[in-house]
Amino acid sequence: MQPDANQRIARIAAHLHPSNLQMEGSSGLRRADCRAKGGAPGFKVAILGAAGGIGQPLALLMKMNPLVSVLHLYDVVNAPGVTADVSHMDTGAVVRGFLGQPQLENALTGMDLVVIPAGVPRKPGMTRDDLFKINAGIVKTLAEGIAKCCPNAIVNLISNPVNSTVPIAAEVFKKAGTFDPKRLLGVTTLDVVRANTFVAEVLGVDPREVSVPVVGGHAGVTILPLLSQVNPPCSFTPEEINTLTDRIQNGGTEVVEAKAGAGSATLSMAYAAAKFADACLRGLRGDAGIVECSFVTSQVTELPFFATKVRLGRGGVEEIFPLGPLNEYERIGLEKAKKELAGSIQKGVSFIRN
Ligand SMILES: NC(=O)c1ccc[n+]([C@@H]2O[C@H](COP(=O)([O-])OP(=O)(O)OC[C@H]3O[C@@H](n4cnc5c(N)ncnc54)[C@H](O)[C@@H]3O)[C@@H](O)[C@H]2O)c1
Ligand SMILES: O=C(O)C[C@H](O)C(=O)O
Repeated sequence: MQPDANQRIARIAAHLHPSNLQMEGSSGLRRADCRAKGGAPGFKVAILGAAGGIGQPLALLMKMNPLVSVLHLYDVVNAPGVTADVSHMDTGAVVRGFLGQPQLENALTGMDLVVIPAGVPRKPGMTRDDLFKINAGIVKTLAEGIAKCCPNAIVNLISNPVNSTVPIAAEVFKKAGTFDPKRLLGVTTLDVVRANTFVAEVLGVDPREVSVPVVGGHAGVTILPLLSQVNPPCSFTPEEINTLTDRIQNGGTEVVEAKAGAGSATLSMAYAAAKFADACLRGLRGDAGIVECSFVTSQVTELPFFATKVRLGRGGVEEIFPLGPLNEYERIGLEKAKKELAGSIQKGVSFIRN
């Protein structure tokens, strides 16, 4: 049945409110629920840190994803503005905004997927580990909210240093008794995206036709591209291998320096995060053969966390693939990566345990 004219006018008038924020019990929440019920079936996705450099373009890309029926945008600043803006896009997902810690629980309740780009980015001269002091606490708080409000959600963790923030989230979930290693994924897709781009440049082909596995972690030497396993198979000179490996490992720093104090990669990261989130959602839907690299709880090496190719499915990480045959150059790189990773993982674990 069509709503009568008064109802329609009331609905439009309510939308004119600048924030369109969804307070608990507000007419806004009921209105959005009505639309969600009438809209296409899909998944409920929250972005934590949605007003940031990554969060905003990521919100735009997730609003465009037909698998998303409800999109929650949470931040400690400017969530109303971003929500009002993105909500005007004529795509299916219903968008709700949540501002500040008191609204975190509402932002998280009922979510299938939570993507976390909250936290401070690097400035020139900093390492990702220099962000630990601030971002560790932010990730801890957000993970506590997830454990309480949506313990079964898939979590995509972007906040740096990923090599430590993923162990932090894991420890929070363990403490809360909700840890499922299949559902916690560190996002390393940007390393793969960069590797595909830089390798394609060298080969003179379309980057969409190239697939480079990148394993290890997400910082400096822990980013280990396996150039011997590029698909389609190809070979490189030793000089090309050195140059490509160095550029892939330092792609983040290349952007930080080019931005000269204005932050780190945001647009390519939003693209990578949207690509990875879409893969997770397709896995949740039950699509077959969804394989991505991700930093997850792993037994591929002696370390408790490691990035490799993983197969995504209804439960999150359904299968973790082994490293495959490595050449001498990659074996040396692997040892360096493991040494640094061990310290970063321990630092994250100790942050919660001590
Ligand atoms: N994994 C990767 O490949 C990758 C790539 C690029 C950037 N990053 C990391 O992503 C993070 C965000 O980068 P950015 O460029 O978007 O930074 P940004 O400063 O532009 O945005 C961060 C957002 O997080 C919000 N925020 C801060 N504390 C919060 C909290 N407690 N709860 C919710 N939101 C909070 C801020 O208000 C801000 O809007 C950084 O740590 C950066 O290093 C990771
Ligand atoms: O380099 C950074 O600090 C951000 C991110 O980790 C990246 O790889 O671009």
